[in-house]
Amino acid sequence: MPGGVNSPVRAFQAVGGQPVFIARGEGAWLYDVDGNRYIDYVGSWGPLILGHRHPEVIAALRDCLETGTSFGAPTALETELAREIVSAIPSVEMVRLVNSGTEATMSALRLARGYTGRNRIVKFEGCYHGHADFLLIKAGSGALTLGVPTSPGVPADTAANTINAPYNDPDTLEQIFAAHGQDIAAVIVEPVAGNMGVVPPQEGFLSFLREITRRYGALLIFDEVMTGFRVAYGGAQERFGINPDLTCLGKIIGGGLPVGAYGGKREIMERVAPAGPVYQAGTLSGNPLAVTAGLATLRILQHPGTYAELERKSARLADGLARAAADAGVPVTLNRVGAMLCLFFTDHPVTDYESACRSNTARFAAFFRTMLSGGVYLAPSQFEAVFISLAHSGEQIDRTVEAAHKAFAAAGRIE
Ligand SMILES: N[C@H](C=O)CCC(=O)O
Repeated sequence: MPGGVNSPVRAFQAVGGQPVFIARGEGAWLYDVDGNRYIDYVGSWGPLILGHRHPEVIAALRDCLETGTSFGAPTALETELAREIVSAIPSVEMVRLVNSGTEATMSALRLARGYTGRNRIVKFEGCYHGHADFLLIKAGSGALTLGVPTSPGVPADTAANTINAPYNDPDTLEQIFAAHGQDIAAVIVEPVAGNMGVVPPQEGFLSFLREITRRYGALLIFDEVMTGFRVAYGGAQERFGINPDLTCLGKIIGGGLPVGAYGGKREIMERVAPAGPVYQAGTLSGNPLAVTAGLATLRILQHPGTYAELERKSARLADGLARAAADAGVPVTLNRVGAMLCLFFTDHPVTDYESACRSNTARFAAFFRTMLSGGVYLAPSQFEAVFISLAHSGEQIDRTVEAAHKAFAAAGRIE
């Protein structure tokens, strides 16, 4: 396997050393093949908002397994998940299930182009929307971590239709629309950028996106693969009160199994085949096991008080980390939205790709390694989020903060 991994972010290239090989997970604990255990803040890169092996998810999966693994034909289960998504996500009236976040964004953009008859799209520097050719340009996540934000293999004429804009910068976007507005099919955005670390939208940024796309007849697409059912049950669009035209989902709606979805206004979604001419398909789409794990997860998230609890746990962790950094005299900027947060090793505010890239990555690497040896498993990259789950206990959070005291001291020894 290239680099020994099946997705680049799993390699420890940016932090040094070899990846940990995982044997199993339980709640917020991860166990490696050597018998070490870690408090897990990766949560399989976001889906495991309930922690590992939640008993209700496992029981539902066991029952489902008895019925078969895949049918390639409609099932009641996928209809149930579709209904759940439509009732939860404010702007979604119809939805199509796919197998990953990449498929969701790729398909939503094809639909936007098919619907508007325009070719160009706008994305934001440092946002990551999966690995489709036309989205791997100035991208975040592993591409940014490994120093290939614009990947070789993306044809120049494909890249020419993607316009990159700085995140949180309405003026530049206004100029882009003034120059190319009639050719722009869609603006795609992570409403909370979670792939260049965590970068929240500044006051008014999302409403500006809503307004300018309407003004020019382009579609607004929220990539809520990470934020959907995480920063609120109805995602960032519920939290910030902005309705996009199309929404992409993944991660939590599959409860740890491979899934994705895109949805939005009925008038637009009815252009998707076979209702309309925009083609998109998938042998395993709506897979019963993935849908079952997703539904079981969403049912638990619906319990009253869930998001308040996530907020409390996340605030406890964020406050503890900020205190530990201050005690060690290490300047950090901590960004948090709900149950996702990020530490940048800089004393400047981080509001976009440029400012995220000013974080001291050598300090992060020292911090990461000390946390790992202290029993805390973080994403091995400065540019990924820390995900808090309902399974994290107060005691585990306090232990994490204790480990962070040592880790900040180690980071502080690096220039
Ligand atoms: N940040 C990425 C997706 O959200 C991490 C997952 C991956 O690339 O494997």
